[in-house]
Amino acid sequence: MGLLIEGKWHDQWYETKNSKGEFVREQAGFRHWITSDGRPGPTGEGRFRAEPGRYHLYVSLACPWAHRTLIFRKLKGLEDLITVSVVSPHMLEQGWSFDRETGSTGDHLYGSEFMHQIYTRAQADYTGRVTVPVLWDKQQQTIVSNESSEIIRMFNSAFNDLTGNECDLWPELLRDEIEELNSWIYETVNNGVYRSGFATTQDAYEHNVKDLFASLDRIEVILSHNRYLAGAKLTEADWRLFTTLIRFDAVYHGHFKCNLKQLREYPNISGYVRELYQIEGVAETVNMEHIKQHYYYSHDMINPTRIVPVGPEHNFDAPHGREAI
Ligand SMILES: N[C@@H](CCC(=O)N[C@@H](CS)C(=O)NCC(=O)O)C(=O)O
Repeated sequence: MGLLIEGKWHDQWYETKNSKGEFVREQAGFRHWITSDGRPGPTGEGRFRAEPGRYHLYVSLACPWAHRTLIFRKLKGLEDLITVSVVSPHMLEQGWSFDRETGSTGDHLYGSEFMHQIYTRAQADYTGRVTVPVLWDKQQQTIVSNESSEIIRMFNSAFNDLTGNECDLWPELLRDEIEELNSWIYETVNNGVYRSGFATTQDAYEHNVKDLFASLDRIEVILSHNRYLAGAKLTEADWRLFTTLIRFDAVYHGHFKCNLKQLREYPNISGYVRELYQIEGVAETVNMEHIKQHYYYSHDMINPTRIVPVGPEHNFDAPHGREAI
C-alpha cells in the first residue's frame, strides 16, 4: 500500500501521527463529469460526452466505494456501454495490481501491471493515493473521475438518452433529504468503519466505533418505519449505505473491530440489506471472496499473519419481510 509523489510510487501506510491517531481520507484528485452533451458538470472541465464504448471503469470487487459504481452500472443498464477491469483483491507493496493469479481480470485497456500506472498515464507527475474506482476516458486517455459519489450521479442521468433507462436514484424532490442522510452516514458509517479500523490510538478507535454504532441505532429506527432511508422510494442514499452494510459482519466487525454488535442483531437493517441484495442484478456485484481476501490479506499492519477467516456464514437470499413496512 502506498501513494504516488510526483509520479513516483512510494510504499507507505496511512499517516496518522499528525492527527492524533485518526485516519484522514484524502480528497479524490480527478473531478470531471460525463454529461449528456459534453458540457462541464459541477466541477472540472467539459469535453466528456456520454457515448457508448468510450468509458471504462477500474474497480475492486472488495472496495465499498467501487461497489457503488458497479451497482449503478447494473441498475442503469450501462453494462454494454461501459467496460470494466477488476483489480486483484490483494493490495500489497505496489498498491492495487492486475495480477490475474490472485483474482484480477487484468487491465483490459493497456495490460498494465499496477493501478498506479493508470494514474501516471493520465498525469505523469501525479501526487496522491491511488484509489479505485477510476472512471477512464478511452478517447482522451485520461481519468474522468476517481470519486465514487460523483461517478454514481453521472451514471444516474448522463446516459439516459442512450439507454432509455429513466430509473432515478437521485430524484429532485428528495435531494435535500438525501444530502442530509449522506452526510452523517458517510462520516460515521461509510468512512466510520475505516476510521475505526485504521485508528492508531485507543481514543480515536473508541470514539469512532461509538459514533458508528450510534448511527446504526439511528438507522435501525428509521428503517422500522420507512421501507428505505428517504421513505418509500429507493435512492442513492440506500446504495451508498448498502455497500458498507453488506461487508459489515464479514470484515468490519472482525478486522476493523467494529464489534459492539453484528448487523444480524439489527432486525430492520438486516432485512433491508437482504432486500437490496435480492434486487435483480445486485447479487452479481457482491463478491465475498474478494471482500475477505482484500481486507484480511492486504492490511498486514492490522492482520500480520494474513489469515483470512472462514466465517461468518450468511444467507442474503433468505426472505427479507420488508413488504410489511
Ligand atoms: N473518495 C473515493 C475513495 C476511494 C477509496 O478510498 N478506495 C480505496 C479502496 S476501498 C482505495 O483504493 N484505497 C487505496 C489507498 O488508500 O491507498 C471514492 O469514494 O471514490
